Amino acid sequence: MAMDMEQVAAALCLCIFLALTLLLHNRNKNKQSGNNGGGRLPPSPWRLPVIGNLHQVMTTRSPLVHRTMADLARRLDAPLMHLQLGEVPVIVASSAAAAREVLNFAARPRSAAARALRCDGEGAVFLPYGATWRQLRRVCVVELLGARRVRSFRPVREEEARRLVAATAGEEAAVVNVSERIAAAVADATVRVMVGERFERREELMKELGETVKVLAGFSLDDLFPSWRLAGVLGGMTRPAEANHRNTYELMDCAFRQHQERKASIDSSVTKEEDILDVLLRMQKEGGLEVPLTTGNIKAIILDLFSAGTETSANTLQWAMAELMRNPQVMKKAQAEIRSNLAGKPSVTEDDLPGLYYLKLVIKETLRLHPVSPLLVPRECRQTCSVMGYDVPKGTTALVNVWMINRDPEYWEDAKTFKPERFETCAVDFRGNDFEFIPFGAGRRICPGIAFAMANMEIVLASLLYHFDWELPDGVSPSELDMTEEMGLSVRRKKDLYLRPTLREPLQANEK
Ligand code: HEM
Repeated sequence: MAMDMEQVAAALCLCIFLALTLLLHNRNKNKQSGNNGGGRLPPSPWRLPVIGNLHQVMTTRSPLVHRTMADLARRLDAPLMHLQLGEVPVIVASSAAAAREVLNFAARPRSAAARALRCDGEGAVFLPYGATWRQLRRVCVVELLGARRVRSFRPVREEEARRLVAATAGEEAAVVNVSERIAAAVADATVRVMVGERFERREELMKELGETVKVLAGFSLDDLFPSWRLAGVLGGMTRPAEANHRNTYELMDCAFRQHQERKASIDSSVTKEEDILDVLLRMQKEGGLEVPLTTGNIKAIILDLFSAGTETSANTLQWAMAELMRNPQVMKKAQAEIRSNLAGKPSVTEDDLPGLYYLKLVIKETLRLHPVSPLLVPRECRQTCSVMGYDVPKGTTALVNVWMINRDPEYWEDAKTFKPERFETCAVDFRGNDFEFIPFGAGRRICPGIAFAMANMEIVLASLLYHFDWELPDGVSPSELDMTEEMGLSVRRKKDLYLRPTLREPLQANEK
């Protein structure tokens, strides 16, 4: 979760006068370990009246909130820390033990932007805990993203990976924007499995989803100061969210029309795998659900799966390629495995993937060093409760600093080094049972798209490494490669990755 620096600057200006006036008055309340009227809160850095800890979390020095929160937690030596961000109480878990407890919360806080974006019906990510969430979650886990459904999308993934290779081979000897190519391949594969075949307005959809990311990424002023109407006017996200809602839903209408026209033109005696829209429309028609599935729900689910699935997978792949360029011996080992397993085959297919053991470790190690959701997706405490022996008031937002846990020397030897081999001898996995490694979260709201994401990422990475050798352009040495992060809805590379490919294993003509 990122914080929008412009809004925060506005908030700080607005609050500073009031904060200083109240500072002396409230000084006694701002002790290292706060209290909530009787209960014992987790340790907290000192805070200012009104803005609380905003000035420490959202510094212009580092807009990367997971890093500033990690610094604060380290300074306090607090695996569970309490922060006051404007009017919002927040706890941050920075150890595996604290994460285990915090991830028992199944509710999510709902930002003003999320409410505006999903005013026509709930989707899959931001909906509050309750019967609708339980049902939509079941639909996602069982019907849309389960192993059988993911397997059924195999031809799409293989075809899109081959298209990526063919397009890159066409630019051999040129410097290629690998970030852009990966993002397009993941987006194309995802669009096709969601609404069937290519969507003629994909570019527009991706642009609007980029806007969705902007309005959702971080606390806006109307979330930080919900009781101040002025805050919403100055820096609220509701208006941009409403505009984004109109545009994305118009695009969804168009995608639905295109989908229907295609269905009408297909010979109904030919059986074709269902895409995700087919499944949802069939379920809507069949009825029998505890909470009826509305067309608003269907659009919201598809948009949520896009937002949750494309940027995360594409960013992880970009980090993987960047780490492989920084660690040539790892690249060599991964390529040797793929090339010896495939032994001259014309392209990578999913039958090859189970044998690519080291490639899977490369992806795992990328998820450890570069978790693209470094604070997971916020949870909310619905009832006052006890966490690690502290009292956590109802309505507190809970974050888990996975980025910090994934680099904690208590759990990881040589924690900052990219070393896929570490997983050869340790059974730690990312499926939500080992709390020192939870890039997909854990508990009742763990990411339901793990199988979908892994299938997409493995074939793309294997294809890039099988067909090409890669070089950094302009004499950049591996250690000089810029790895600066930038915060969106997920953490991405600040600078696109440009590389020079050399074709080693050409696609055969009929494979293009
Ligand atoms: C590398 C790829 C991905 C990463 C790192 C990732 C990570 C996450 C994380 C950290 C959460 C929050 C979990 C929690 O609160 O404990 C989440 C939730 C979610 N993810 Fe993913 N994700 C990825 C890919 C996908 C894909 C491909 C899809 C679907 C196509 C997807 C769909 C969802 C949904 C629907 C939720 C919300 C679940 C809920 O609130 O009940 N994700 N993801």
